[in-house]
Amino acid sequence: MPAIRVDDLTKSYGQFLALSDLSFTVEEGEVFGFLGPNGAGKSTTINVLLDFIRPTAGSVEVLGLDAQAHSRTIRSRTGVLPEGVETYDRLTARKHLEFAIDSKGSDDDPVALLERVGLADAIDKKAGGFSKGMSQRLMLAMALVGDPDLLILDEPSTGLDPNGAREMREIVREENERGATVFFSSHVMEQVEAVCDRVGILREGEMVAVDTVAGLREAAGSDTVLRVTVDAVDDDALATVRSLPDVSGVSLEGTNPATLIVQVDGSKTAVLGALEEEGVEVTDFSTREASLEDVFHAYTSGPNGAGEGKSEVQAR
Ligand SMILES: Nc1ncnc2c1ncn2[C@@H]1O[C@H](COP(=O)(O)OP(=O)(O)OP(=O)(O)O)[C@@H](O)[C@H]1O
Repeated sequence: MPAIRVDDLTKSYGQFLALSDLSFTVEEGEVFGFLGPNGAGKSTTINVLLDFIRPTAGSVEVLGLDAQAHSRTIRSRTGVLPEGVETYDRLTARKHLEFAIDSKGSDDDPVALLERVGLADAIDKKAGGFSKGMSQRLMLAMALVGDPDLLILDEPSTGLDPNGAREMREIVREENERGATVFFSSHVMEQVEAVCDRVGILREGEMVAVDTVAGLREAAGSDTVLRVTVDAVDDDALATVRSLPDVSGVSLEGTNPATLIVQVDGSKTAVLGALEEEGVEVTDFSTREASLEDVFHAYTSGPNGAGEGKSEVQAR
């Protein structure tokens, strides 16, 4: 039984289509990275999973239960770190934990939970004085209450410094080893690649790729990122480069001087040649191997999801 099954999920806010026929599954025991740029529809999806908003069409099952009919049971077995930290300024960290422990009917020790997230020293301090990172740690501790079967973490690294982000990933690993399924949403590839078994990439409400991190890495492996500085560039020249058979992504970085970032698997000289034929003067260029971040970028920028088709899109 999958931990999450989303089938043809569509969500409109008035005229605006936030999710369009979205389908994917997260297997039990998996750490699944849900990646997409701002506004792609990640929080909307999470809100449907938890029945905070209702879908326009489609069906969603969480822990084998219909998300709408059994939201109470699902929430009792799920730990959630929501996007945007909402702590109660006047309550101490201990009170926050006690509240979560009470709601879940668990017998967790607040001290032990705060120790896990590195916040034990602040246990009797009011959350109103917490930094963003401290609040995020507190919310994570609350999500861990009751050893949930499913952890849903929406942008969990927000406000954390690199050490905090590493500790958070360590907790994700521990929870997964305990047997929890983890659904980890982020707009930063780097955050998910270290902990996720599989990654789904969301773009404008549609899943453009679902693959293992290794699969995505393989797609990145054969590519080179070509950085070309030019005197000036117009839409026609960009379209010409984009249409070259070996080019899987093109983006423009800055305008003075204009720099093209081209993801190419094959001839780099074809790119330079095409630009010159369009009357664009190349003033400088350099190359490097593509990273996972570049692959993510290729899937989520450009007119049609430039990377589409490069990595296996989940078959249904
Ligand atoms: N209540 C709402 N009413 C109207 N539009 C909404 C509402 N909630 C979200 N949207 C729109 O739906 C789209 C998806 O939003 P969502 O918050 O799900 O994206 P996201 O991937 O979580 O983005 P972010 O990384 O910025 O949190 C956005 O364009 C957003 O403006």
